[in-house]
Amino acid sequence: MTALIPRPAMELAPGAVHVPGWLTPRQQRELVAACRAWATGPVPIRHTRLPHGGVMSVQTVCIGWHWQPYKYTRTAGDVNGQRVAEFPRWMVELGRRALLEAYGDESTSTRYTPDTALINFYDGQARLGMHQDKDERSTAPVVSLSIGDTCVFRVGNTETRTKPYTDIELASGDLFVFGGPSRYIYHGVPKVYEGTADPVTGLASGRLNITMRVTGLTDREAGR
Ligand SMILES: O=C(O)CCC(=O)C(=O)O
Ligand SMILES: [Fe+2]
Repeated sequence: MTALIPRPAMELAPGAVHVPGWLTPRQQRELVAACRAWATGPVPIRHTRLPHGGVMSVQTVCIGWHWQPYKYTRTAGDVNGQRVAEFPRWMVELGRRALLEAYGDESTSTRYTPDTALINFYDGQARLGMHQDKDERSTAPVVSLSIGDTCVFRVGNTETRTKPYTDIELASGDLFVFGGPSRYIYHGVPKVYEGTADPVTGLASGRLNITMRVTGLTDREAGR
């Protein structure tokens, strides 16, 4: 888990910051344990079905709000109809510390209050195509945490899902934040390097990614 070659924190574009090795091994283990519990219910982890019949290769479970293409609801109508697990206070605090680390701005980070997280699990074959995170009504940053196998993370531009883009590697413990002018960048995961995870995280294989977001929704507006 300790990088032999140090990887410095890097701003890839204004507001898009990669902080390698941000999570401690202990935090990674705790996140794996929490995600493993959420994966079992109240809404079990599943391959999300797309409106035109496709199925995502990534498996996803949500907390706080349930995402299904292309909206957020409290209950998982496309899975088992149950209300998703609460977004825990400790994860709000983790999101704030992540934002402070990435941007160094105390007042932005103390106001940051994520209310949903998409928890993605990738086996060695799973991929995520280029997309924007744009189903949130808020423009607040997205905080992304990676655990387990290293992947290629494609950081694109805000205009098209094609070039120009930059491929970076996200390894276990890495933080990536995209906000400000980079909030609506296209991004994706074209490859997972199977078997690169250190089992000390509790994840024997595969890659776990957690993206915290601010939906900007209230129960009343969402109609439930
Ligand atoms: O797995 C990742 O690093 C990115 C996940 C992502 O882009 C998403 O869930 O919207
Ligand atoms: Fe995304």
